[in-house]
Amino acid sequence: MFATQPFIDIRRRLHQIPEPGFAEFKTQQLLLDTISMLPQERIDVKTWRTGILVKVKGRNPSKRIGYRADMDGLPITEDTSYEFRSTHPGYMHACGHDFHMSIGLGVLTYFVQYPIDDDLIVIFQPAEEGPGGAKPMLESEEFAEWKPDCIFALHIAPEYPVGTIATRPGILFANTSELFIDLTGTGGHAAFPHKANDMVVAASHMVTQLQSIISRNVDPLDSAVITIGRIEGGTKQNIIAEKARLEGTIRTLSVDSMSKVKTRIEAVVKGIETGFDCKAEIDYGANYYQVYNEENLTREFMDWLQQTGAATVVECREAMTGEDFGYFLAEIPGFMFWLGVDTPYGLHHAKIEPDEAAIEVALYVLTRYIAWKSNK
Ligand SMILES: CC(=O)N[C@@H](CCC[C@H](N)C(=O)O)C(=O)O
Repeated sequence: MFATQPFIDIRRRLHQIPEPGFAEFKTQQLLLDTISMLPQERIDVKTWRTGILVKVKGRNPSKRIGYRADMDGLPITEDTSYEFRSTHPGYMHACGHDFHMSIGLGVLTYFVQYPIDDDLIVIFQPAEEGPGGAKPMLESEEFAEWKPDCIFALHIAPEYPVGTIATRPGILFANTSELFIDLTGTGGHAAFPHKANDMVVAASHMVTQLQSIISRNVDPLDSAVITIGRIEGGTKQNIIAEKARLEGTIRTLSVDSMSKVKTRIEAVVKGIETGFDCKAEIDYGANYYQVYNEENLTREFMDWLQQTGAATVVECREAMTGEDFGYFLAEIPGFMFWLGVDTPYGLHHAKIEPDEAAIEVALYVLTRYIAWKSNK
């Protein structure tokens, strides 16, 4: 009998300590403390920056099976009804990484108790929300030594009921690039606009022109998104702003569209520089490769779910979310799937309260599926 309540408890403890990417110090310590309470004969543990790699040794290994969980929180002020709310002001686990980690702990605990033939590598990866931990982790010696032969990950999905798993062979998540644009003009008195170059007006034009790239330059059958999530500019209501900054993200379903969108952004920014007689600088920040599920493995997993009835399986559409797990999938066969957590609030929302019953579903599915895969 494998109890899942301890992993709900750990999820709550993790929920209280959300941390930014590559600063997951308390999170790493809590995970290490929890892992240190397991019988140590069957496991090896390594740290990589704020991440952790755990090998659960198989009885007679012929391959390594990987599960990856991301670790970082988001700069959101939590507004849930939880008693176990975030104790880190302005930070919240609003993208389910507390779920992903506690499920990772559950999976490794299960296989310490019920060993399989193959080695299991559980990967706790920092900085998924940015600047991206997957790529440097993948390039590290620590990872190379235990590189899995196949790899899986899940992401909570607010829109699906508990008991439902959604995925698809092929592209699941988009290519992403962060986008930062700094504008510098000439400040001045609000009453004398002709003696200044107003960067609030320039930034406003920029936002609408950026949206026209999506509607006029990208093939409508090859989706793309530009979202400007933050604008900062000026200092006071009666002072013309000398500086403005736009912060956003670009999403495209094809690699080609990403470079096309960037070329068009550069042209729009040049036009704003000329039109508003200002200086503009673009920084693309962190870029993530698409999450592309290996077709055969994904189809096999979906068929297995259907045949065993371990969960209700839905073949979903691709989504414009990004995930640096795409870098793992570019090198290692595997897939990612959505885990239904049934909550009216979306990912990255201050009120999101995923249903914890989904932890039991994930543990049931992953432990049985990994054991089945190991026996194949
Ligand atoms: C699943 C999810 O919500 N992932 C994030 C990944 C962030 C990528 C990067 N920091 C960016 O903003 O482009 C997402 O926002 O999709």
